[in-house]
Amino acid sequence: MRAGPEKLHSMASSVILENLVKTYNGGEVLAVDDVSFEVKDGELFGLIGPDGAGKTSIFRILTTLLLADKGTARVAEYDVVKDYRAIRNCVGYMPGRFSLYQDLTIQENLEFFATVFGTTIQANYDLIKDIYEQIKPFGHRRAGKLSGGMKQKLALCCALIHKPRVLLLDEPTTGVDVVSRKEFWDMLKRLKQQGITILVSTPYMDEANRCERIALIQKGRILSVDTPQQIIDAFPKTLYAVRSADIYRLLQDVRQMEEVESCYTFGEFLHVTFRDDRPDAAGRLKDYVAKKGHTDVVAEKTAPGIEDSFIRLTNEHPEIQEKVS
Ligand SMILES: Nc1ncnc2c1ncn2[C@@H]1O[C@H](COP(=O)(O)OP(=O)(O)OP(=O)(O)O)[C@@H](O)[C@H]1O
Repeated sequence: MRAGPEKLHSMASSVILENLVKTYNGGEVLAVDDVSFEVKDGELFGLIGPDGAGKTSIFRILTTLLLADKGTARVAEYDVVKDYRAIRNCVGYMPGRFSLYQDLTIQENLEFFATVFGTTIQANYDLIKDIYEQIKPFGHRRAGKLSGGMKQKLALCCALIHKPRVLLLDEPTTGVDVVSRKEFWDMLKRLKQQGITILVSTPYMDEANRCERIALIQKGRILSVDTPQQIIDAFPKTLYAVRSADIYRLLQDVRQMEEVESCYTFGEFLHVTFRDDRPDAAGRLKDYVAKKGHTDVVAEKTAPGIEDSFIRLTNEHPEIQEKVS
């Protein structure tokens, strides 16, 4: 019989995934496709990808709620299969879909989660204080009657109530207003400063810069793991932003230009790269679209962002392309 959970020593990573595979429907749906990455102790790490990329499946494996088909994962030095009880005690989990008891008040929800973990609100008050004080004035309001931002703060308090070493937050900012999203990331920064390791997922590419390192995920595959800046710096081409009065026709026209390598809509602009980086590309692009009868044309160099890197990396993986089509 095992004496207790097996601790692995001298590791500098709080979360380790090795070649994880998860399928559904008897292997028909490949949700997590050979995923490996590590979250270092004390790191604020983002798992970034669109709906259906496999983020929730990964979180459910890490929180011991789902078994992987293949591969291994360790959280806070414990194996997710063998040591599931130990993991549940040292991990704080905020699932994507709202997990609070809607009919209980703020106070009751917190007390409930504290009791489940054999602790009290007072015992860990220092950790939740900053966040709790923002929702405390509404302490007697039922969770179901709170705004998205307040629900999110309460869910974070509940995930923190047992002083976890590792926080696993699955899309905590989805469907939350811009101000609350910003406040939430500020809270995560403060929790990181208190030594908590945080793995957070988001479909919002603009939140990548809030993380120290990120993994970009698409169709179950990891496209890249690095700091947001290094991922952006690895963008290999000069990027141009172009627009005209008729953006839809512009997209079709620019895509037909022979030298164009990639062209996709990006807000009110198209983002364009060329097969060869030539210094006169912006001028040539302007001339080309003017000849096609476009008016109010703007064409200029622009700095790539995480989303541009994401699109490029997706296009560079033919196996993902096949699955998309
Ligand atoms: N229980 C299930 N049965 C069948 N397919 C599933 C199941 N759960 C997830 N999937 C599929 O697995 C893939 C990955 O889903 P997953 O929920 O892990 O991704 P996600 O990135 O969290 O996206 P979302 O934000 O939409 O939940 C998707 O194609 C999804 O439809």
